[in-house]
Amino acid sequence: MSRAEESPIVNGTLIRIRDLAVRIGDRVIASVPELEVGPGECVAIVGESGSGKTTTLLAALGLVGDVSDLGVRRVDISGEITVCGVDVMAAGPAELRGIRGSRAALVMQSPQAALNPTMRLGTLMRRALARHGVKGAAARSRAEEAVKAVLLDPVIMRRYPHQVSGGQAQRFAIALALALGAEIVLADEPTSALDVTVQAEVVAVLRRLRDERGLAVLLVSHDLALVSTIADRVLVMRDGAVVESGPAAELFDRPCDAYTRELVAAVPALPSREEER
Ligand SMILES: Nc1ncnc2c1ncn2[C@@H]1O[C@H](COP(=O)(O)OP(=O)(O)OP(=O)(O)O)[C@@H](O)[C@H]1O
Repeated sequence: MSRAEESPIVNGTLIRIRDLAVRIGDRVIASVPELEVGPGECVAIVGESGSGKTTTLLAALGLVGDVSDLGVRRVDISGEITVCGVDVMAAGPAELRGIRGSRAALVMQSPQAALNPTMRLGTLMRRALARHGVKGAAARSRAEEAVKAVLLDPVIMRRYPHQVSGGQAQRFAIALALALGAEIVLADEPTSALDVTVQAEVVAVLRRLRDERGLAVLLVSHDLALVSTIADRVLVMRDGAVVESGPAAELFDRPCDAYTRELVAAVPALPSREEER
């Protein structure tokens, strides 16, 4: 059952998905009738392992079909996907590169693995900005501003990835997205490799950026307690399908679907959103 029809229609929607279906052979690995993320909104996709969360996130950035080049079984994708005004299903590689990383940034579970270990964070940041045409003093001030926005000391720019903690690396990945001008962050289990206190720090940074700068977040997580502290709306997936979706508070207070009820019941005490703030 879906409460999708209750979702607000947001002007300037950053991600709009309609009737997405990702198939491998006869098997539908992700089917999403409707998903919208507007400026300053956090939408979370939750569900058990293998339910299609990551596939949905990657599909939004046009990254799902890519695996067929690697000799993996052919992945078919259908539906409508618009990200930052770009029709992802029709866009060519150059147009997709224009939104990925800059306007819509992917933040993965383990940023340290994604950061070049031979470069200081400052060099990584400068190179990324240079690729987007930002150089010199403009690059330095953008980098410093972004690093401060995620509550990191700019001195971190002199360190190598192995010299920072997991939480700092994750916040640096978010800073990189901000410096490049991201309007939306697509975060796949961004805190699952971190310990609980550090998880809270990373989520607090995302929440602050959402509240203060209108940064939108599409968050994939299996951690309902965490999701309840940041998400405005939630989609619950199981076996590749959306079983329930709706405003977070409503979905946690009065889950309609039996599977959502099970998920909610499995979290001993969902922290109240006000308490967290
Ligand atoms: N390229 C692929 N080839 C074959 N199967 C795939 C491929 N991509 C995803 N799948 C399968 O599709 C299903 C959905 O995967 P997906 O990674 O989206 O799930 P998930 O909900 O993100 O899981 P997790 O929480 O474990 O990351 C899984 O059964 C996965 O094994």
